[in-house]
Amino acid sequence: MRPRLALVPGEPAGIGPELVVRAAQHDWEAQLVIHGDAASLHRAAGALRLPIALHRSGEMPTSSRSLELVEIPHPVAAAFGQPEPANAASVIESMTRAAQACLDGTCDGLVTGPVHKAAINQGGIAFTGTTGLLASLASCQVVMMLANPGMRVALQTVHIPLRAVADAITADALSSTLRIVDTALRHQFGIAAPVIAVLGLNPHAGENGHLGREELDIIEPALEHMRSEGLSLVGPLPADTAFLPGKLRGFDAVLAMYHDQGLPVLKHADFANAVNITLGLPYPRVAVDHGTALDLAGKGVADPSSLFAAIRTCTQFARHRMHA
Ligand SMILES: NC(=O)C1=CN([C@@H]2O[C@H](COP(=O)(O)OP(=O)(O)OC[C@H]3O[C@@H](n4cnc5c(N)ncnc54)[C@H](O)[C@@H]3O)[C@@H](O)[C@H]2O)C=CC1
Ligand SMILES: NCC(=O)COP(=O)(O)O
Repeated sequence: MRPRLALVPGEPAGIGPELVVRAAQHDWEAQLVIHGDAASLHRAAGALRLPIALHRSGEMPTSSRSLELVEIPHPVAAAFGQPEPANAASVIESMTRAAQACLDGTCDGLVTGPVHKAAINQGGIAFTGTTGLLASLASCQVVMMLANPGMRVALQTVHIPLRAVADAITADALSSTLRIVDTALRHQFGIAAPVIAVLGLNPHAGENGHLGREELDIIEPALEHMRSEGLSLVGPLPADTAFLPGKLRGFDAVLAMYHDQGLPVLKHADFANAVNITLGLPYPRVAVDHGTALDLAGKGVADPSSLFAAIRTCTQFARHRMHA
């Protein structure tokens, strides 16, 4: 049986709707169930001069490529490149309804397009990212991991100010993250004995305490504790050399201490084919690695590779879970 994946286009003024239109031109090994606004999809299809056929859940499809739609209309038709804060609530509702479909088993996995965090906050909804929203809807702890064909990078802290990062790195937080990453590598990715590299926080991983003490006081003791639980951990490693190709080959994942310690490396290496995976949820969620690209919206030049990789990766995870 083909898994049913809830697919959310995301911010209507960005490239999300047109990437969904591009996805609609292909056959997939999953059934895509769009949770979003029909008008933005038709408008994106018009801009790209591509067809899109949609049918509401329960209706008969009119063509073999017609996609099922759970309609969540946006109140304002935002111009390409100009997010409307008035659409914040419907953007969040589309994510929430899709997540609920995965929680109640109507869908087997979730694929999301990019959302504009500032527009959502301007719309009066405090929001630091979809990952946090999904964690709170599922009442569980999660970890953000980005992956491309060459590397997997998990994040210890995500969307917080750099000033707050050091205080957020605690032994408990590290242990929880490492358990989630190790479990996901084993059960979601099928790696029997995963090796996780853990980066230090400070330059040169603290240089024996002379450039910062977080490695000695917090990270090393936490790694020792997790090794005693059976995890295979390397580190804390100096971040500047941990991604050298010869080193990276020995790791199944790298845990970075903060967003911009790990993601620039991964996005530089292969932006097009990277995806954002939420580990720890009771269902698979895979998102594009890029943002709303407001500068490209409606022009037909945005690269759909990350969305396609997200659909393929989520299909794989959903299949694996259905068989398990
Ligand atoms: N998955 C998500 O929901 C994500 C959302 N964002 C949000 O997106 C908004 C804009 O973020 P930015 O930092 O500007 O990052 P961005 O990824 O939207 O854009 C960065 C650069 O990459 C280009 N780009 C992005 N996607 C592309 C694609 N598919 N094909 C070709 N070029 C592409 C853009 O044109 C721009 O030059 C922010 O609100 C941010 O929070 C950012 C990353 C992920
Ligand atoms: N940098 C990743 C990003 O912004 C996407 O976050 P989320 O909305 O998937 O939590």
